[in-house]
Amino acid sequence: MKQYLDLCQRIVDEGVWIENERTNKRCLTVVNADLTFDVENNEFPLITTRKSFWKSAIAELLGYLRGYDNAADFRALGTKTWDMNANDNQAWLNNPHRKGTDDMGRVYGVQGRSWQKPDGSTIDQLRKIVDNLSQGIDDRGEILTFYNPGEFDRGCLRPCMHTHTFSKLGDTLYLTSYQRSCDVPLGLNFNQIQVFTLLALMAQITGLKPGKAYHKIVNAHIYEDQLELMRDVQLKREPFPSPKLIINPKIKSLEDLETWVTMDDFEVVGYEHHEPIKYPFSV
Ligand SMILES: Nc1nc(=O)c2c([nH]1)NC[C@@H]1CN(c3ccc(C(=O)N[C@@H](CCC(=O)O)C(=O)O)cc3)CN21
Ligand SMILES: O=c1ccn([C@H]2C[C@H](O)[C@@H](COP(=O)(O)O)O2)c(=O)[nH]1
Repeated sequence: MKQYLDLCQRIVDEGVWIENERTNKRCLTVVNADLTFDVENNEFPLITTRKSFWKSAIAELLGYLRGYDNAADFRALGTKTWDMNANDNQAWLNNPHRKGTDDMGRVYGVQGRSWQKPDGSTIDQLRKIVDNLSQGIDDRGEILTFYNPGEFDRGCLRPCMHTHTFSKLGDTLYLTSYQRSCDVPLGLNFNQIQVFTLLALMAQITGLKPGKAYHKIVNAHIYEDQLELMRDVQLKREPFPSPKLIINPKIKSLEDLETWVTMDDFEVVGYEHHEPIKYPFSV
């Protein structure tokens, strides 16, 4: 939690105002932030200085792992986070590749599970990583990347957290996740949950022990309409200790994640938090 608050404070103290053309808003911005999460000791990085809707964040992650391309599928899992980008973004609504209501196009998990090759066949990046790690193999290229510049015009948003690299040292699994752009009040609250949970889940289904998860952020920003709430409300609050994340131990394979897993298979214990804060969302 301290890492998160330090980053927020750093943006408030040292951030530079940058005009963002896509959203037509200014963002107070810093470059380069490194966060580390202790998955081995289950220090779940849940924000405590406001109520965090953590199930929504895990639902989003599960949707990516399943390769979803539709906001309705995300809603069925328990999160509305893609509704606005799929249905309220004029540039995407005008895009001839959009297949109708709720379509997100070839974003995130679509690239992760069915990266299109020039010959028409597809690559399942996640399947390869799970198979390798389960057999004790780390080929130093256990990389899940959603970043496909050749298909940006076929998706509603370029991926923000775009690449996850897994590393195996002995029987311990590590994760390094890269994020190009980070809405610190809203997005990071979710993204750090996702980095932590991704390592915990991948270790569980490959039979490895989770170690540390490293989260590397490039452009970290606070939108102009979020600043007051962050500076004068959230940053004035004292954090509580980290809660623990409990994952159903019956989840043992990628097929389990693809088929029967729901948000009921995740539980958080010891979550003490302050009142919710409703931050404005920029489409
Ligand atoms: N501007 C922007 N910020 C983001 O963080 C973001 C995007 N766009 N577009 C794509 C995804 C969607 N994400 C989202 C979208 C909405 C919330 C949100 O509204 N969170 C609220 C309530 C969540 C709930 O009730 O489930 C929050 O208080 O955290 C968070 C992340 C993260 N990403
Ligand atoms: O997982 C996510 C997804 C999105 N965001 C934020 C970061 C930016 O504020 C916007 C995306 O806008 P771009 O113009 O494409 O950078 O969404 C996030 O923090 N986390």
